[in-house]
Amino acid sequence: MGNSSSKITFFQWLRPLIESGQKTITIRDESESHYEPGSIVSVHTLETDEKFCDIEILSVEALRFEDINDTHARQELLSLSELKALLKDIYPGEELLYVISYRLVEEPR
Ligand SMILES: CC(=O)Nc1ccn([C@H]2C[C@H](O)[C@@H](CO)O2)c(=O)n1
Repeated sequence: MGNSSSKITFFQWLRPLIESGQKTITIRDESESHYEPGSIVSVHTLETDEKFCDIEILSVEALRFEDINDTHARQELLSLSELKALLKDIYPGEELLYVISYRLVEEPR
């Protein structure tokens, strides 16, 4: 717990929303359900592998695709239809996903 040995990637276009602390969840498949609550994870862009911040994992919970709702969409800063379309595109046919809640770790000034 609490180490920074793990890493997560996000699409480059999401970077401003994550490093400003506005986006507070991500929904992933089982291959990314291993993050431990309390751990600090290094955040990189998927496209260039550039590190741009750290996050603290708050929780990882199973979520059926059919149970994705407006609260998830709000936390993702997307509309519900945009979020569902995006997830269908990334994880076609996947019924069971995982919602990873996190908070931005602020850099000391
Ligand atoms: C490899 C991979 O799947 N990478 C992903 C998956 C998801 N995201 C973002 C897109 C949405 O905002 C949420 C919901 O999954 O997470 C991502 O940036 N990279």
